[in-house]
Amino acid sequence: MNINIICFGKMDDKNSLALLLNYQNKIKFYSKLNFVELKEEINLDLKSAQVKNEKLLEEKLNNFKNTTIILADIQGVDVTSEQLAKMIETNKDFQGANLTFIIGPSDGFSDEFKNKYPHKISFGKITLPHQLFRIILLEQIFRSFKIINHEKYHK
Ligand SMILES: C[S@@+](CC[C@H](N)C(=O)[O-])C[C@H]1O[C@@H](n2cnc3c(N)ncnc32)[C@H](O)[C@@H]1O
Repeated sequence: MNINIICFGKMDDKNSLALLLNYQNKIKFYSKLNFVELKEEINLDLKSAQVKNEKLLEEKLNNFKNTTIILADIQGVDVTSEQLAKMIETNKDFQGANLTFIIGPSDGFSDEFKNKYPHKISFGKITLPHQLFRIILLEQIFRSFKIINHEKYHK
């Protein structure tokens, strides 16, 4: 299976980038991983920034066929690590299937945009910075593969 992660902005902090790359490399042992960083619009009022970011994302999504899209959304369904592992495991049984996780920009997405996507997951009701969220998501994907394969991993 392929896992796509689409997010906004470049990770410029060296230590965070090292951590991100570390998890990317670990996940590649289990799955193809395609990491896409879109240019984030920040110098506009909230509504205009959201419109631009959402348009850019939807253009990008046209290139992703045969994929289940999962939006990371604070208001989404709270998932445990085991539930996330189940989602990944269920998906990998379909030949050629892939999962696309979307992490919003710092301004988040509009409700109209979010309503287009039925699969929304939350890692709790706290607001995490989008750059930190990508590291947490990668760690949870790696943890999922450990769970799926019944491999030992620290608790
Ligand atoms: C800084 S947050 C955006 C905050 C914005 N006010 C909102 O409510 O969406 C940037 C992105 O990180 C992701 N994110 C942050 N915290 C999250 C959480 N607890 N659960 C799921 N996604 C989260 C979401 O994709 C969000 O769009």
